[in-house]
Amino acid sequence: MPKITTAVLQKMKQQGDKITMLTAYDASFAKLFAEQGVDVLLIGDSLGMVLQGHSDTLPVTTADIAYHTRAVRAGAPDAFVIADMPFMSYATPEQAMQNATPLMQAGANMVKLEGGDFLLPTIKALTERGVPVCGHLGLTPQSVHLFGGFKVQGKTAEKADAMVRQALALQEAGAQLLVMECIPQPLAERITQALTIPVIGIGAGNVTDGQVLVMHDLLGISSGYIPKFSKNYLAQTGDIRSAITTYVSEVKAGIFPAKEHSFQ
Ligand SMILES: Nc1nc(=O)c2c([nH]1)NC[C@@H]1CN(c3ccc(C(=O)N[C@@H](CCC(=O)O)C(=O)O)cc3)CN21
Ligand SMILES: CC(C)C(=O)C(=O)O
Ligand SMILES: [Mg+2]
Repeated sequence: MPKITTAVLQKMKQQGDKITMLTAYDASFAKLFAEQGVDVLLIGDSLGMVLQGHSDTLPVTTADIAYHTRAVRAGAPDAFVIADMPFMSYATPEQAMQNATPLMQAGANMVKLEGGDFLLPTIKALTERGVPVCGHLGLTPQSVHLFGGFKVQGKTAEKADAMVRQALALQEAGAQLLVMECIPQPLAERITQALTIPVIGIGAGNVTDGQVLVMHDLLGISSGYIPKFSKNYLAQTGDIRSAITTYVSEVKAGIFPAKEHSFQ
């Protein structure tokens, strides 16, 4: 397998080769995921929920993400690694530059930021300084208190149009990848077709250029509520390595996510 870079991800979109992404928080899983062919590893701030046990992602710090990024990088030296920037660590371009530094130094290849228009100067500032950026629109979990829960976004025609416009603006500002979370599949299709950069979906249907899942959902070990868009691959395979290769092959073939994992 060739080493993944932003250029390779771009080429995968052009060739219609689906991108597989999975969260990873430690060296052992990172190594296993990379060995089983997962294209991109994400140190998600979901670690606040699945590792730390909080009910949302807000308590996570930049130091937490840096710690887990170092572990993932140690386990998977050649993987393409994205680190989430935590809640309020990128409220201004200056804060974003300051807090992206330890994440890149911990081994990240790219940082991911949640939000739309307010991020445009921040994305420009980061990319001009050599920090690749992944955007994140739709259900942005750091805004859970604004949304009043983890709810599907972009359900009205006005909200959908605004999201398409924001996705284009993030790309124009320099974002090289975009995660779309919990949106109706037709909107995900519109955005994927409108953008030249790869779009990675979670709860957005099988129409995006790739998929991401939280590893604990794929292994069926998430505590409490398991989102509709996730699939327990360990239950169907009985072995962690097979669970990962099945996830990878189902994403590559467009089998996952199926209708029951998507919002219409
Ligand atoms: N284990 C885990 N999996 C995730 O995907 C995840 C996390 N944790 N933590 C950070 C965020 C939070 N996420 C979530 C959490 C819950 C829903 C959820 O309950 N969704 C409802 C949709 C409700 C509606 O119809 O509006 C669902 O039925 O899936 C969605 C995303 C996604 N991320
Ligand atoms: C669910 C993914 C996209 C994420 O942002 C995370 O794991 O924190
Ligand atoms: Mg996140």
